[in-house]
Amino acid sequence: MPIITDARVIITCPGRNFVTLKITCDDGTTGVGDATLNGRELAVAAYLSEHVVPCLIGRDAHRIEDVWQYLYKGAYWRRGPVTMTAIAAVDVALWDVKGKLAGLPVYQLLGGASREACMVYAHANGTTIEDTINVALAERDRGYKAIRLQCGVPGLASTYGVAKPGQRYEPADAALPSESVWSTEKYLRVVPELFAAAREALGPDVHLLHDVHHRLTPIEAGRLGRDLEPYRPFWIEDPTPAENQDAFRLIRQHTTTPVAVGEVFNSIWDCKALIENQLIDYVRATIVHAGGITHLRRVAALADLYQVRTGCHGATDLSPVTMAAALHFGLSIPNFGVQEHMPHTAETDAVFPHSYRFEQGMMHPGDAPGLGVDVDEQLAAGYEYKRAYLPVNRLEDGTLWSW
Ligand SMILES: O=C(O)[C@@H](O)[C@@H](O)[C@H](O)[C@H](O)CO
Ligand SMILES: [Mg+2]
Repeated sequence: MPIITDARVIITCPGRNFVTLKITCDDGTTGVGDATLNGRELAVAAYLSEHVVPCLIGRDAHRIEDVWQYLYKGAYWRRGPVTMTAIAAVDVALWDVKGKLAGLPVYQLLGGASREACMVYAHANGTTIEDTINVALAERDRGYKAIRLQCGVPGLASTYGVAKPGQRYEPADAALPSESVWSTEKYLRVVPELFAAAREALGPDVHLLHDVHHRLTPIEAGRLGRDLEPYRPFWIEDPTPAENQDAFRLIRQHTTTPVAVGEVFNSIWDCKALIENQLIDYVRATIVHAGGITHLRRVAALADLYQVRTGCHGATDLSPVTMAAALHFGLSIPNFGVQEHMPHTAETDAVFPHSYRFEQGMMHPGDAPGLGVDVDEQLAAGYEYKRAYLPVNRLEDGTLWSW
């Protein structure tokens, strides 16, 4: 049996911060897991190096479920984004090791392929509706069948999801949280106009998505969902903060627009009521923040009972290790919906060489044994960690609001 002899936390910043756990076994087999929590990277790095790694040395790397239970129940303090991201990193690295030792890609260990490839969605954002539509047309021409639309709000200097002019979109943009002013009224006026223009320009077949990003109250979300119905959105995402899962009943009472939620979830308990009461249509919990492949399989299995599909988070602050793991996971489960795809920069791709590929709006993890991704430690060492925070929102009267 493969014994864990080393586990290293690798922090690198090729344009943005990533934290990676690399596990090595006594026969030299290695596995990698993403441990990146945007804006709180060092919290997870310390949790791993100070509290998890000492418990891993000497363990049987094949015993993935036992290690998961040991780290989850053994910590006593259960759940939370830091803990579950750390557990996820160990879990994914052990699935990588197991695949390499079996000579099989991880999706084959998860039951094999349930589809030829995974449909992915692109991001189209712009300061104006016109700019956003132009980007969406270009992404459609690249082959994407699904496109997320985010545009600026007239009267607001900046808003979630829209890059600064001429820059790549990277929300963690400052050594202290930058502050944006938010107006729900101004926002609710522009999104239906955006969707009307997008449906007109892109035609009936392209799936159109939108990320509300937790910024509406439940009734406002119901209003937005109803206003967008003529344009048939694929989903509205994070329509309202999801701590109160019951609040989603109010959205369901007012609209048939599909709802996606969960990128900030870190365990099945965050979405159990939403799924069992059919209050959502897609669950966005991810491998890196919700306890790894082992736990997300449980979320997907519960969701499948209620015809809820996956729509995993896949922003650039999730490393290529998570992208690879998400594609193995998405290829294998029966209720895959769609996978978010924000291509990383060439710098990041060089640090994380991988075998997943994009073709005509679909992605496949490749058939390399394990995850088919690694971290180039020499390259990684050349990019020093740089503290960066996500922004905060304030209403026009100064009230702190969801960003
Ligand atoms: O759906 C999405 O991709 C967003 O919600 C993310 O960009 C999110 O804002 C970042 O991942 C936060 O780090
Ligand atoms: Mg989102």
